[in-house]
Amino acid sequence: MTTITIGTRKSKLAMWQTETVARMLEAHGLKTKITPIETRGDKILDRSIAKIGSKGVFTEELEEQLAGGLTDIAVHSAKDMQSTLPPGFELIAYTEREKSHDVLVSYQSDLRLDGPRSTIVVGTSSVRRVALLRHFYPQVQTVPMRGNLQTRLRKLEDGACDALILAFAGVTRMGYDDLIVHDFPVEQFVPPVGQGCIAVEASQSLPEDKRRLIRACLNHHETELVMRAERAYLKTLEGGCSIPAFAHAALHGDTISLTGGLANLDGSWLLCKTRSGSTEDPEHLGSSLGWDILENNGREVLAAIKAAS
Ligand SMILES: NCc1[nH]cc(CCC(=O)O)c1CC(=O)O
Repeated sequence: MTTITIGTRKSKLAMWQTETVARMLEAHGLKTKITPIETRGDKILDRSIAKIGSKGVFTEELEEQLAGGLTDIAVHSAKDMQSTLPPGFELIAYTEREKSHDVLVSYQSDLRLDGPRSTIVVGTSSVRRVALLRHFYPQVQTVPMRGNLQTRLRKLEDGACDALILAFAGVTRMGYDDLIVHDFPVEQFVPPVGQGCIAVEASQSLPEDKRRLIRACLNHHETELVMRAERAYLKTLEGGCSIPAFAHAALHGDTISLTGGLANLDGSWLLCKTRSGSTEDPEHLGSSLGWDILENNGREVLAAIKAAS
């Protein structure tokens, strides 16, 4: 019987996602073996990801395992993946996407972003979430907050802030739906590329028959189309999670609608556009939106962000 060996980060969310993938493979009669490891992104918790300053902080160690043949696949949150993978690696499957919006989570069930209290303090270390909050909710204050979901919720409980902004996908997978006090609409508070989606990475040296088998068990075609459009957008901006870029694609028949844009760090400038394109060429749709944003001040804004960090 064929065994698929799977690399993953150790966090509870990463393990939940990896076990979901393992169950799907097993449902098709395959055996699985999971080897969890800690990545640099998990170990360094006192700095924002943007400040750790290297690409692939959550993925490098998993890629070493793939390259060495220790694992067949690595399971990731698609949003943690760089827009351009290191040479020799590829994303071979995406599982069906969970809802991709951000939520506000708090132990104060009556907390409102636009409520009577003049200032509430929101914990997040995401440059995108900070910029969007500054832009749409200027009265809200933010404090840096890193660590896995459980760590952040403990800090919230200890009173480090009034609320956290998190991906709905992670919140629901970890069973914290009861703490959600606000759902941010994707049309306005646009999620980052890939949010809510599990991506499966492999080395290009993985034998073709195994690759095909894994894809047949795991890949969700519609999710793959929207992910290709979103990731092409991010690639055109040459971006990762250290820039306040965002994009969300949805499928309508054989048309993909892609909403995406960019903000500066303090949210005083924000550009967001929507374009549609054929499912025949999701990359073209993503890159044409990217060029549109770059040519409308995006290039200057990106240069200023890089100079500041
Ligand atoms: N940055 C960490 C991370 N990577 C993926 C998720 C959530 C799950 C997903 O987006 O698929 C989270 C937590 C969060 O941002 O709230």
